[in-house]
Parts: sequence; C-alpha cells; structure tokens
Amino acid sequence: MTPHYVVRHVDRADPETVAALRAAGVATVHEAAGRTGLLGPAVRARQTGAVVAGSAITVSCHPGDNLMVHAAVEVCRPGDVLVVGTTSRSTDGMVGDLLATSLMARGVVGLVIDAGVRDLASLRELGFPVWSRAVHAQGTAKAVPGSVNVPVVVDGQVVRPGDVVVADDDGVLALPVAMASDVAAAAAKRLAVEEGKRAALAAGTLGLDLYDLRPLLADLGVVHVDRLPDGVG
Ligand SMILES: O=C([O-])CC(=O)C(=O)O
Ligand SMILES: [Mg+2]
Repeated sequence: MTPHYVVRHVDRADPETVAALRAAGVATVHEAAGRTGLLGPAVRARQTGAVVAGSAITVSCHPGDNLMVHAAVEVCRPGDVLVVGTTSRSTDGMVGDLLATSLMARGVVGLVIDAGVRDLASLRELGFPVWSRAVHAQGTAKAVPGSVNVPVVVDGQVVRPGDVVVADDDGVLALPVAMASDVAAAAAKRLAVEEGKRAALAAGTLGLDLYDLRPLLADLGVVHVDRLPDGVG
C-alpha cells in the first residue's frame, strides 16, 4: 500500500511577518513577490471583506472523501490556514459548518480548498472565511487515506506546509517561508509608494503624467487628433 503520512511539525513564518503580509493584501504581496505565488481564479472567496494570512497546514484528500481533513484538524495551531487539495478534480462539499466549528476551536483563521464547501449561510454566520472552487451540498465519505502536511496543488499552484497563505477578496496566494520576510518588507515599501500615488490621483493628476506615459505613447505611434481622419476606422 502507498504510504500516507500525517506530518506533525511545520516550520512557520514569524507572526510579525504574517501580520505584515496580511496588512498588504493579496495583490500587493503578489507584486512584491515578483508576481509569483497566486492560486488560479477558480478558488475564490465565498464571503466579502475577509482578509486572512497564516501558515499553511496542507491536506491531500481523495476526491469525495474528507477523512484527512479530520486528521488535519489535530495538527492545526492558532493562526494557521487549512489548505486542502484533492488527487483529482472534485467539487464535492467536503467542508461545512461542523468542520469549520472544529477548525475555529483550534484557532484556524481560514480554509482554502480546491473542492467544494457546503452550509455556506452558516459558514458566513460563523464568520469562518473560506476560499473554494465550488459550493455544493454533495456529501463526502470518510474511507480513503491521504496525507497531511505534504505539498499539494491548489488551482495550479503548489502549496507547501508552512507556506504563508494570504487570502482576500482578490484571491489566494502562497509564499515560501524563506521568502516571507523579504516580501513583507517589499510590500510595505509598495504600500508607502502607492499612498503617494493615491493622493496625486485623488487630486486629479493623470496617470499619463504621474507615470510619464506621454513620451511612451508618442514612441509607440499613438497620435492625438480631434476627429478621426477621413477614411480611417
Ligand atoms: O460533515 C461533513 O462531511 C461536511 C459538513 O457538512 C460539515 O462539516 O458540516
Ligand atoms: Mg454540514
């Protein structure tokens, strides 16, 4: 039989770094990380306005089977994000309000799952944020083994145990621990620069001038005219 593992120990990023990445949000962290780390857009927020960051506890499940999600709950610590992948594509409702209640009792701050969730109204009422491929009431079994804290693929992105996961309304990103503090510093710089840009744009400065795009447009052959010349268009 193929061995399956529940790995108890995970190397986590320090809480200050995790907090800084949370404050920056997914889009800024993605840019600061050199446009890496994003999960695909199919795994999306199932609530509005939630922002979480935490260390990934990863789960590899057989499709239609949430046995290993139950096994994973035990190794979660406060501040973790549970990240669930399946070994082939699934939209079954693997996690609902009961598992969410259990995860909240362990201090887990959110769930990212490349499958379905159910009991959505209750999940929202609980205030337990989820990012999922689907919402579907389809029930699942507890019969097939898998592993906890091994690398998983979630909508095209590898997520390793301990990766810092950042999730908000824009999507989900996973960052290796080794990159996390450098990216947090770069993200803080980006936020400061964006603050200045936001003030200038709010005051009416055009992006064309703020980013000095007029010479570029000219170089690219873009011509300003009052009306299209006859015979064009
Ligand atoms: O129990 C399950 O299999 C999934 C579910 O609905 C819950 O966690 O509430
Ligand atoms: Mg349920």
